[in-house]
Amino acid sequence: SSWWSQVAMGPPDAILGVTEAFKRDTNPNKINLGVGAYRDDNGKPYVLPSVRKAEEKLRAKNLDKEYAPISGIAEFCKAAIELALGANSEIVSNGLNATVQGISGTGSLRVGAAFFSNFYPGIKTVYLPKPTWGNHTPIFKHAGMDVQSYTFYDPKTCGLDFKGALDDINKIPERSIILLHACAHNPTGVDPNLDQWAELSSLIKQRNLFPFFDMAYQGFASGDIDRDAQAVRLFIKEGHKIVLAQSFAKNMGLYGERAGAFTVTTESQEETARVMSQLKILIRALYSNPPINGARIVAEILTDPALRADWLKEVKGMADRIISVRTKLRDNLKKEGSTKNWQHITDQIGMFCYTGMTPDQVEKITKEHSVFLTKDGRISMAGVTSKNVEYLAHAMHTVTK
Ligand SMILES: Cc1ncc(COP(=O)(O)O)c(CN[C@](O)(C(=O)O)[C@@H](O)C(=O)O)c1O
Repeated sequence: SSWWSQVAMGPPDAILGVTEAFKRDTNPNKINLGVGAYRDDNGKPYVLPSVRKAEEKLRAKNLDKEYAPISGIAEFCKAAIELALGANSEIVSNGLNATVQGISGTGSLRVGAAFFSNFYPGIKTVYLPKPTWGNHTPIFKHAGMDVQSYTFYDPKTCGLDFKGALDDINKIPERSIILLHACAHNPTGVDPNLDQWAELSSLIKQRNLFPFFDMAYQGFASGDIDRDAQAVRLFIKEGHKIVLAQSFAKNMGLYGERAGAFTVTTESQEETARVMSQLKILIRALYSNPPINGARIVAEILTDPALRADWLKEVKGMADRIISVRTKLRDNLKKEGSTKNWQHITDQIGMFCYTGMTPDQVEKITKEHSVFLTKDGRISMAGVTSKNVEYLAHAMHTVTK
């Protein structure tokens, strides 16, 4: 018999599998609200004009195709961490950051997980918000970390269960790791406000926990890159050592280019050098060195003042469209005669809306209305347009009334 006869058929990915099912559906009104990828108001993928301009500039440079350094393109790494921490960050100016290029957000999280698995002196358990992005658990488990969870979301209000979060965090064993979504929490769209972040910062310090930030949506959540980075910058200001995974998939629309970064903040330049050396050894064995194209585009945009200004407008434009379609969806649900409280649709922020639809309602809305979304009732607001919002509101009202 075959060597592989014992290989079982695995389930489709909970998120990316939705798109596969959507593609198979023949209903002309079908709507894909699965994967967190931005679409314009015509439902089409959006390549940012600043990205096209950066590509033209790069084309003219006729760059070679040599390997990037194991740690990635240095200009990209510097621009990425400066975007996160701010242009006048003391961490960056004092060289207290070990920043490597990662294969988008997922690869940056994975390199980070490998680093903790090999070097973290505390408890190698990562506490994830409940719920969290479906891929967080496998990423950390593949690296040999344990995962646990802490209360984050309140299904009664479709909002933050702040007291529940504090109570749970207060019980996390000291020197454990806590994963925090910097902005635009996936899948709930629920973010702590600045005061709540301040309370989380002091409790996490008091409990001696290590903050692992995942920032996959900087600029895409509120439309303001500084506002979306406020939690990360607050923790730095409060003296936490952090690690940070960044993605440019959404805020620059570079999904398939796989541009991301992983940063460890350090005590000294000497420690930065030691940490960098070990990150490079891990990366060398994982994929040797990262893809050059996406990182070059990001570096071009972030370091060219004109392109950077264009990009800031474009990312705000994406965020604004999402915010406006949230209001449209809520208004149309009211027009449909829904008596449910849909306040959370406009209270939540970022790519996703955690609708509160049950798995049965999700199954119904997909089967009977060809609206595709993940089983947890999460919808990617980017898939909602002024053309399909009425159809969606009708379908949501029909299955939830
Ligand atoms: C919180 C979070 N962190 C990291 C990533 C990694 O993204 P990338 O590797 O492409 O940079 C995502 C993407 N999550 C999705 O938008 C989503 O939840 O639909 C989707 O891209 C995915 O891969 O699942 C995310 O939502």
